[in-house]
Amino acid sequence: MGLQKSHSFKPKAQPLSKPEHDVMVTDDQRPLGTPDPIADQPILSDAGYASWMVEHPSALDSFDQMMKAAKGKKIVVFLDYDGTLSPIVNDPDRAFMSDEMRAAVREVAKNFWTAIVSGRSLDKVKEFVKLSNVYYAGSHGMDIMSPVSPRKQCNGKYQNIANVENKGNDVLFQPAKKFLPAIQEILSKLEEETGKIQGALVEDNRFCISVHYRQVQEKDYGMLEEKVKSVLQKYPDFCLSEGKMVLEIRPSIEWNKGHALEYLLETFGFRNSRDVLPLYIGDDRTDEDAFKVIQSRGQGFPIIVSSIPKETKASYSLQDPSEVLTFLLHLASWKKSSYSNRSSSQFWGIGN
Ligand SMILES: O=P(O)(O)OC[C@H]1O[C@H](O[C@H]2O[C@H](CO)[C@@H](O)[C@H](O)[C@H]2O)[C@H](O)[C@@H](O)[C@@H]1O
Repeated sequence: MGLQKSHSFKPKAQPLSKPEHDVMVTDDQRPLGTPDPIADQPILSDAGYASWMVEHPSALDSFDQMMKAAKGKKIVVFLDYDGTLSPIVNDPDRAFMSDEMRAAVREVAKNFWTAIVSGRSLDKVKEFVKLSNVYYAGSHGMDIMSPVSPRKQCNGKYQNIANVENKGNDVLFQPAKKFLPAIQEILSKLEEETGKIQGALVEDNRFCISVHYRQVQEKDYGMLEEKVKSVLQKYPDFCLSEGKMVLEIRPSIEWNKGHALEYLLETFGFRNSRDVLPLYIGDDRTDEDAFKVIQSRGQGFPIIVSSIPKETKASYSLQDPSEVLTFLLHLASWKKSSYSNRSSSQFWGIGN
């Protein structure tokens, strides 16, 4: 499926600086403003794409094989939002999810533990997704809402009471709470500093901040980056990273989408379970942290959404949100059919 489509390798948008080399580099090697293999830019030729697809086969083509491996195990579903459940659009406030996608996620969540893990603020991602049967982790995992109490940990790892709060029936886990005043300060400085750059947009993601340059003229990219860096100079406890045409500012704490995945697995009661298969679908650099966790667990399905080759820890790929939709529909109906097979085999006395 993925291999049969033709690919033009045209960049969807200009990166902060133009690529100089047609090579893959890792995140760790890449300073800000140099070619970005995780952002939306092409890095390899058609032949390179074909070999990348061998390494990261289509999750649609591999579906049967994946479900075979999942037999007798519990799949837990983690979904990124932008670029995964909704297409990338110019205006971040209009990155809506289709009703079809919402229905598919709802169906999946009826059958599997399901969490949405996003760089957006918790409130914003909830507003977009509008589902009550899923868990949410906003601010790249730094703002987690669970409708039930997190499980008690003997080692107290996630039970730092300062970070856990009850809000009605929901439990919030917010490991970066102490940074909120500084984040508000940085936010207003960034708005002030970048206000005159046409197209620049500062987005308040509660525990992190996004400075968008998708609609900034290329000649102004450098200036924008300088301004952001100069604001951050006064805040050594914060770091800067790059996503899809966006600069992201967040507290330098050891907490990312990978930690959020582990936290949620624990909340669901699966911390060290060998029977659980986390399935994570995401398209951006911050999703790589979750892919790494799945790789290190040695079990699960890390799936990258990309129509171009990228350096990634994912094992499978889907080209775009429309393929994500198809995959989720397959997953929901696979579960239903496995239920009905089980109940009919139980009825006929041939199952276990
Ligand atoms: O973790 P995610 O849910 O994928 O969030 C990552 C960032 O997504 C959003 O920005 C991206 O999508 C926008 C809408 O399509 C697009 O305009 C922008 O260029 C992309 O970078 C969101 O606005 C950011 O705050 C998130 O950090």
